[in-house]
Amino acid sequence: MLTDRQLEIVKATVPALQAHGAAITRVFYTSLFEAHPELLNIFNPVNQASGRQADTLAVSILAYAAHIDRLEQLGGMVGQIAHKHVSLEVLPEHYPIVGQHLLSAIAAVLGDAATPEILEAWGAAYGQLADIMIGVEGSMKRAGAEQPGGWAGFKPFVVTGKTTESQVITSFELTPQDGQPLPPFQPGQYLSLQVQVPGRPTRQIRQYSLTALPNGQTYRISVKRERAASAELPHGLISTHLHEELNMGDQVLVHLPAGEFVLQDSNRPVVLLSGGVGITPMISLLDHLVAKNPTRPVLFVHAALNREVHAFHDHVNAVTAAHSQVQKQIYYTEVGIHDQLGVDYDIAGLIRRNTISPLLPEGDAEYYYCGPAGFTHAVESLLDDLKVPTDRRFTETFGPSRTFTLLAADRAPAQAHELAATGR
Ligand SMILES: NC(=O)C1=CN([C@@H]2O[C@H](COP(=O)(O)OP(=O)(O)OC[C@H]3O[C@@H](n4cnc5c(N)ncnc54)[C@H](O)[C@@H]3O)[C@@H](O)[C@H]2O)C=CC1
Repeated sequence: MLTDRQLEIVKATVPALQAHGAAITRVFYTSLFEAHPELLNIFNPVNQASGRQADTLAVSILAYAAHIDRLEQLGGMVGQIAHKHVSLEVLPEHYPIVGQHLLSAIAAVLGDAATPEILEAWGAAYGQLADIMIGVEGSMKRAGAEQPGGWAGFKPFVVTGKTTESQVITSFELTPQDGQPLPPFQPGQYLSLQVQVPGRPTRQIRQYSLTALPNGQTYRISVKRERAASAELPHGLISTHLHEELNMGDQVLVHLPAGEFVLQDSNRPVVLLSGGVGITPMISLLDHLVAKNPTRPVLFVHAALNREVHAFHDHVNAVTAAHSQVQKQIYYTEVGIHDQLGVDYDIAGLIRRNTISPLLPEGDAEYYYCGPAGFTHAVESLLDDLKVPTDRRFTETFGPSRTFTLLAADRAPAQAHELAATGR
């Protein structure tokens, strides 16, 4: 428990961390991985090299410090991080290691400004956050392992299907090697795979959206083959390995499904907006909606470069044709010479208010969106224009989230119960 003085100190140091937060976390990761190279396996090296992981930690720490006297408002952030941590097998014993390196990094970057009293206050604050996270993650792990068909950690699965969805996206059907029935999951969630690429020192863990509904026997994920941006940024190492080397009959290690990008329990109309590979979680959401809520209007909007990279084209057409509750609108930005307007796509160009507006369902629709950063920003300004309140917007970020700054009071009330329930 922090003293009042420590609470004051932590809040007062937010501006200093704001100024130096990214530098602190960069120093932190460097010293952490020097001392504990084994922890590299749970971090995507691309996110390390690009600084994205460091930025995410900095944003999370700042959000935490800013809310230190109103922790119930951090429920959304805690839930998102806990899902990621559980699926990455972050363990309670990792927290003191991280705490030690974080405090040393704060001391190193802030220099004399980091007095013993400040460091002690941050030590206490970090300890409190660690206790919250360990509590939430522990209950999630227990619930996962104890459910029928559940398991702890990673379990061997076999590839029983491999389907090309587009020039860049491939689906893998995975069946548990032990033949046990599989627990259900919520549409919109993802699976973690642990993969050993030959020649690399550690196994790597990656998350991929589930793209078929729960059936008790198999899971299906869909993976975009990422391209290397440069030799220093080994982007696409795992996805290329999966596309090229993971074949029928091969084994892969799989963690229980996780993730909080799931449908709200409501009957509101739904707008699903995806860009590129952001279509993957939308496929499960769409399939679930038509199977379970036949009266709920759904608008499916997808933006792709062109037909060659447009995954699930036929599937979405078939669902739209079979269910009058669904309307769709497809945007292509780099229309191919064989692409047909009205057949393959509806609009050439980027998603825009005047083109989407005529199709928007009446009433207080919920908006679910996922896509590359530019797409996400475009959708967010569209939703701002349409005055859609934040409690009807839901998004998924692949990789470390940059959205924690959005968490605050207006996004978190429902999830605050989660935090309260952990008895922090
Ligand atoms: N939520 C997330 O974190 C997601 C991240 N990504 C990342 O983004 C990268 C690119 O994904 P791809 O599937 O190759 O997408 P892409 O580059 O093929 O773009 C798909 C579509 O998104 C739209 N879009 C892109 N930039 C836009 C902008 N500035 N304004 C408005 N619309 C825009 C365009 O309509 C484009 O056709 C991936 O490598 C992936 O790592 C992709 C999807 C989801």
